[in-house]
Parts: sequence; structure tokens; C-alpha cells
Amino acid sequence: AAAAATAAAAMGKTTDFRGPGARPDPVRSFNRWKKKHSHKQSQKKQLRKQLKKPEWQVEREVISRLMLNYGKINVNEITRFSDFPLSKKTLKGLQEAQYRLVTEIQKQTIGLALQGKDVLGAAKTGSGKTLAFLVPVLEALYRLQWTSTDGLGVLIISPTRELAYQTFEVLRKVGKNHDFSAGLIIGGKDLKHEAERINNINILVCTPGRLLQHMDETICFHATNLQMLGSDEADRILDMALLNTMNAIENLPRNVQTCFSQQQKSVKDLARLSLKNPEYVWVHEKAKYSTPATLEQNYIVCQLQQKISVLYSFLRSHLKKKSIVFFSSCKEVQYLFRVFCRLRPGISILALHGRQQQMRRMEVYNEFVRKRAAVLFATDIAARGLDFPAVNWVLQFDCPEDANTYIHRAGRTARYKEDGEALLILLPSEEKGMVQQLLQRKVPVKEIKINPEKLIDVQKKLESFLAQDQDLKERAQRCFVSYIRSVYLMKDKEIFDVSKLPIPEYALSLGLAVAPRVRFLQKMQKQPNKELIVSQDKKVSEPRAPSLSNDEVEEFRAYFSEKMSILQKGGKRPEETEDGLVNGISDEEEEEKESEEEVEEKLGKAKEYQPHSGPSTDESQKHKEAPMQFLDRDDDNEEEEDELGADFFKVKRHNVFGLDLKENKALQ
Ligand SMILES: Nc1ncnc2c1ncn2[C@@H]1O[C@H](COP(=O)(O)OP(=O)(O)OP(=O)(O)O)[C@@H](O)[C@H]1O
Repeated sequence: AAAAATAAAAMGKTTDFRGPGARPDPVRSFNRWKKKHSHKQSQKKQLRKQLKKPEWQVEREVISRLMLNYGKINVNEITRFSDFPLSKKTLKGLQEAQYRLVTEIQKQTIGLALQGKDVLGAAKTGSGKTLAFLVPVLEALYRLQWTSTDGLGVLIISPTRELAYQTFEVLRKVGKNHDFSAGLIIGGKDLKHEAERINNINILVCTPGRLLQHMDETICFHATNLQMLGSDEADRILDMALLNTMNAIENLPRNVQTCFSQQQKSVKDLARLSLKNPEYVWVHEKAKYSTPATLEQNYIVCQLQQKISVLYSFLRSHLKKKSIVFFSSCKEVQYLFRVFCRLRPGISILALHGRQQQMRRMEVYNEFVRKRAAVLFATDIAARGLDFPAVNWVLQFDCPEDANTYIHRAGRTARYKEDGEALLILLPSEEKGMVQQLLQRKVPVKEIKINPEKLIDVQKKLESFLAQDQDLKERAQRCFVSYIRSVYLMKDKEIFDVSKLPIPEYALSLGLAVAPRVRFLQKMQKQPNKELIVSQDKKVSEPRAPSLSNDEVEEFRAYFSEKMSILQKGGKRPEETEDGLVNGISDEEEEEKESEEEVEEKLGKAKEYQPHSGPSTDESQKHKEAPMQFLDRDDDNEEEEDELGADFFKVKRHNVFGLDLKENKALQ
């Protein structure tokens, strides 16, 4: 008994040794009751006191307490979101979405952002960068007790519509207990419809082009109260010149906090950002590899004319898997999607590219998310930031323009601790240069060989499809030209050498009996030294990657520089710029039958920045009851139309950030 009493005392407990049946000590029981009673009384008193106060005041006190703890954040002690001084509403949202433990980038950046610093974070693909900036966004408005009448408080810019949509969905999930509203403005729907609602949005998720358009055309749109600007693809947005533009010309208020992340550390980006109190966080700077450890990466080398058979054979042997296949142009995706549907490999095939109408893009995105086994044929529109769950394989059918694009594409698998495999198909002429680039960027790729016995040749089948279907044949021709052109336009001539392509064999492999005439190739052969390059400072296109996202950048630049020159000339559109965008991108010889479509494709890509429609009343109706209201896209099947040109140049952008004119002038 003595030993037991010592042990109990050591654990700080009191033990009654009078044995069972003995009566409890009345003095001790009374004391215990008294303590409990007085605690309850004081709690009641506090509650009564609080009840007298208005809700906002109680909340303000809570906020003050939280903010007092901002200074005490110690990164080394943080393992869960609840270790940060976050509002109950955010924590509840995170918990309900099953987010409890923080990832490294979240751990390192959320505290800094809460403290009001401008944050630029870099971390590998799939490491949780989206929440790293969404959590501070929610807290920023919560701290200020933002309401719908306060207008736009946070702007989140995403390079593609799909990424904007996905970011919006995550925001909706984790922010659902907050009272402010959020809206998605990405084009694809009537501008007027958005314009009527835009000023009731507190957090706006948008694509750059649509934002610019509202700045131009929505008279009532203003961002005078803007508190924060965020993006998880900062480098891309910077490439699109938007931030520079906004900082230097578009008069972004200087007290706006920025919260950015991207996949790779970039010194260049630091210079490009004019941040007020910047903190740069490179989470994986010292990591051995720049891709996730759970990502297995291999490449194969094969002849161009074998690639379609390799893809078919790959799909036949991965029928239960979820895969994304990246191509370099929309027309390849369009043709090969059709052909593969006819080949019936035994797995669902989906296609995602920039020439689809917006609603279709969203449907495909959602369908692929839902499916357990499927293959998505995509352009680089799907390469950045998209978080498709449980993708097993990423296959790069066409060589990416550089190592960075490779990493973005491969990063669609092996996300957040999951496993994944990436396979890159290289032509013999691409192998040396690309593998070298990848190793330099700390990407561990190994060569593997195809088992020739497993290779199923589909060329004969394609030939017979084309013999019966004129439309398909024309698609094959367009695919052919489009691919050749994409190689021709690649910047890195060490890797991409159009003269080394086996042209007739490639045509045969697509099912075409003869190779279509490619005039720019013939010209090149005649004048091998004369590159069809126009320098960037002439404001037309330089040779560039054919990928959608790069085209987007070029379109945007061309559009933007033109627009700025107009603004600087007092808003008058010079005659010769009537179709500047068209000229800008199609400066190379466009005399082929193909040319019109090529231009159309490029304009289609430029749609990201064009007047289109977006948000939906249906969805917003659905969420009306919820405290956090969202303006979402319309579920309407309106065909996307390229209303390029004229409209863009009519309206002079107004001062949406409400800075005084003196400052405007100084900045211009
Ligand atoms: N703290 C967390 N706990 C659990 N899952 C998380 C957490 N943070 C993020 N995730 C999940 O990890 C996945 C990847 O996150 P996210 O899309 O933010 O990555 P990313 O770093 O932005 O990737 P990318 O560079 O490709 O854009 C998502 O499915 C997300 O839901």
C-alpha cells in the first residue's frame, strides 16, 4: 500500500486508502463542490458579459487574441493547421476537408503571411502550395471582419481556366464557414452577367485576360479596397506580364499584400516582383531531386513513326490505370483522340485542349476526376497546377519544350505522398539534349526499352479508317502539319531539329498515304540559314513552343503590348494594329490551306484573354444558403466565339484601384 501511495503521489493524484465502503470525507467533498461551483459561476458571468456585447465586438476580441499570437509562431513547433493561430471558421473548414497536418510549404509560409509579409514560396509539384496561400487569404479578410459590402478584398490569379476553377473549388471547401463571398471569373460566359455581380465578390478567382477585360469594360468594377493578391503559379503570371503591368501601370495599391507560390526557385522572379516586405521560402532548395520522391521517372527512345503504336500498346497494357498523355498541339489531340476512340483500346479516352468550348473543358475535367481508370489526351493546358486525384501515369508523347515543362507535366502524378510514374517518349534526335537538361534540373530519369514483342502496330488500321472517312483524313493532315510546325517553332534548336524528322514515315504512321505539303519546310530547305524569326521587340512572335500555355503567353504579350501602346497614345487605336494579334502570331508564312485554321487555333488559345463568359447563376443559387456565397459559372452550352480584335481596343481601362491621378501619372 505504501508503494502504491508513493506511485500515485508521484503522478500527482490523490488516493483514498480507506477501502471500499468507507464514507467519503465531507470536508473534501465540500471543497471539491465549492471549486466546481465557483468555476461554473465565473463561466456564467463571463458568458453573460459576452452576451451583452455585440457579436462583432466579441469577434474582434477573438481576432485581437489571435493576432497577439502571430508574433509567437514558431515554425519548428508546427505540425498541424491547428498549431497556427487561425480562426475557428478556417480550422473547421480545413478539418471538414480532411486537412489536418501541414505540408512543408504550408508550415513555412502560412505564419509569414499571417504576419503580413509578402511571401514568395517555391516547392515541388503536389506539395500543397494552394492551401499555403488560400489559408492566409481567408484569415486576411476574417481579421478585417470583411463583409460583402466591403467589395473586392482578394484577387487570386490563375494562368488557366481549369486551374482557376480548381482553386475556386478548394477555396469553397475550406472557406465555407466564413461569411464573405467568392467568385470565379474565367471567361466562357456573358460579360454583362459577371459585371452585374462582380462588385459583390470579396474573393475573386480569375484568369488574367478576363480580369483585364473587366478592368476595361465593367465601369463599376473597382478594387480600391484590395488587401491581398495571390497566385500559386506566380512565375506563369509573371511571364504573362500581368504583375509587372499591374505594379507599374495598372496602379495596384502598394499596401496590397502578396502571397505567391510556384514550383521552382527563381532569382529572376525576385527581381520582377516589387514586393514591400518580401520573404522568400524555397522549401526543397537543398533536396537531391526537384521532383517528388514518390515519382518514378523513365524515358524511352523511339522513332517518330513508332510513337502511335507505342501509345496504343501502352494503353492496352494499362487498362486499369488513370493516365494523362501530353501532346504538343491541339490538332494532334483532336486527331489522335478520334482515332483512339475508334481503335477501342478498352479504356475510356478523354480529350482536353484549348479549342474546346469552356463547358466541354469543365465536363472533361470533372469526368476525368471522377473516373477510376481513364486516359486523358491533353495539351499543356493541363500541365500546370491541376490536381487530378490518383493519376498513376503521365506519358509525355511529345517532348516538352524544356525541363520546366517536363516537371509540371510529370507533376500531375505522385501528388501529396502518392506514388506515380512518368514516361517520356523521345526521338533519337531529342535524347541527348533533353536528358542533359533534365539531369541539370535534378530530374532523375532512366532509360528503359520497349519490349518489341509487346508492340502492337496500328498503322494499317489507321490507313483503313482514313480511306473511309474524309473528315478524319483532313484531321490527320492537320495533325501532321501541326506537329511539324510545333517542332519547327521550338526555341531549343539543339533538341528540336525539324530537318531530322522522318517526314514521309511519320505521315504513313498517321494513316496518310502521302505526306501533306508543308510550305514553310520547303522554304526552310531552300534557305536553310534564314530563320523565320522576328524579334520580340518588334512586338511580334519569336519562335516559341507550340504548347498552349506558351501560346497564351505570346498572345497575351502581343495583346498587352499593343494595348499599352494604345493607352499611352491616349486610347486611340492605330490603323495598322487592326489585326495586330493575328499578324503577331502568324507572321511566318501562312499561305498554306492550313493557315487559316492555324490562325484560328492560335486565336482560340488567346481566348484565355478574350471576352467570354463565365460564372453561373445556377451554381451561385445552389450555394446561396451557405454562409460563404459563390458566384460561379453558368451551365449553358453557348459556343465559344472568338470575338477578337475590335472590342478590345475600344475602351480605355479605367482606374480600378482608385489611386489618385497624380500617382497614376507617376507610375505611367
Ligand atoms: N495539409 C494537407 N493535408 C492533406 N492533403 C493535402 C494537404 N495540402 C495539400 N494536400 C493535397 O495535396 C494535393 C496537392 O496539393 P496542391 O494542388 O496544392 O499542390 P501544388 O503544390 O499546388 O502542386 P502543383 O505544383 O502541381 O501546382 C491536393 O490533392 C491537396 O488536396
